[in-house]
Amino acid sequence: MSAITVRVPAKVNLQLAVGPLREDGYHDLVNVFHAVSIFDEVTAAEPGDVSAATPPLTVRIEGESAGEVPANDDNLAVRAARALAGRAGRSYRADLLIRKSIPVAGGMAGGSADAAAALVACNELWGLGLPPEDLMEIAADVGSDVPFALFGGTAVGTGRGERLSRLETSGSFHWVFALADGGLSTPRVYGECDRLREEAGTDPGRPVASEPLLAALREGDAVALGRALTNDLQPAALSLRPSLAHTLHAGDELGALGSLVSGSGPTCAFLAASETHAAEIAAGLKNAEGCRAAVTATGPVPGAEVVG
Ligand SMILES: C[C@@](CO)(OP(=O)(O)O)[C@H](O)COP(=O)(O)OP(=O)(O)OC[C@H]1O[C@@H](n2ccc(N)nc2=O)[C@H](O)[C@@H]1O
Ligand SMILES: Nc1ncnc2c1ncn2[C@@H]1O[C@H](COP(=O)(O)OP(=O)(O)O)[C@@H](O)[C@H]1O
Repeated sequence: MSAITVRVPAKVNLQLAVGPLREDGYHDLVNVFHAVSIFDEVTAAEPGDVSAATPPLTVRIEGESAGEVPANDDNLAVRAARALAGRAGRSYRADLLIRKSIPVAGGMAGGSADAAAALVACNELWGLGLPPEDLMEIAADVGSDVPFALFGGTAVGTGRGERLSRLETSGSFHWVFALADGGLSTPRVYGECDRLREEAGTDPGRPVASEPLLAALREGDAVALGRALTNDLQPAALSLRPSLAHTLHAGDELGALGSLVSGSGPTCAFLAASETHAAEIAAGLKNAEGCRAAVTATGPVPGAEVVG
């Protein structure tokens, strides 16, 4: 096989409970991940040019936001492929092509998704046959959110977010995502969260999973899920990007069952009662302050999978 294409979903965090800053610079989390139907595609191909001057791993990016993504060794897909080759103990070659639809630096883990897709694609292209457990381990070294992009569905992540347990859910949920102009840096948002807590003198304590949220997912109860959505990074994202408050308010006015900033933002997520309701909210959000575009999606969907 000379080229493998993998499709990989974006995520929204249904609960993001953030503990105190750890000594290693990370935070302990209870991170309820939910994979949604906005997909990137990563193709890993045997390189045409194998001269010594060509780097073993190359990357090209296509899509509206291609210019915002590094097309060099810093790309998370390249980093993941390099980590995989390192695990296999030799140098491998591949040309990676990323077709981006997931907003960049939008709190929807697009870079992590591409990393997960590159692991699956290169494992296949290079005939390594590594089992999912090994890919999960390599994924966690590349970034805290990468294992979930392999896993998909709905899952709770503890530790940095990399230790996953699958969650039971019923049916499908309808979402609207309000995309913003420009991104927010994840480390900066965590830093702002720490700063706001210090300023207010609050001790976050140990993060705990929300029982009402888990019950709503099990029962497929969208109304209860809408009420249970929480994100401890939201005050920090709003502090860095105050216009998001207008976006969230606009979604509430349009009758969303729940609204929150997705992860570190600035994308805002709105839960709708049905596909039609989602289309109505998306249409209404198009003129909201802080909203560049609104897209609908459903979740949960599977994690990274080979499509061609
Ligand atoms: C906030 C979340 C929510 O799912 O994602 P995004 O919304 O950005 O996509 C994640 O925690 C982001 O995960 P990911 O983007 O993989 O982070 P990493 O590369 O592992 O870490 C980047 C930086 O984020 C901070 N970080 C990350 C995870 C964590 N549990 N605590 C942290 O403090 C650290 O400053 C770290 O240096
Ligand atoms: N394949 C990639 N896709 C998107 N961003 C990438 C990729 N590789 C590296 N990056 C860098 O990672 C940063 C975070 O991107 P992304 O994962 O899209 O956001 P978030 O962490 O908010 O979910 C971007 O600013 C970009 O510079």
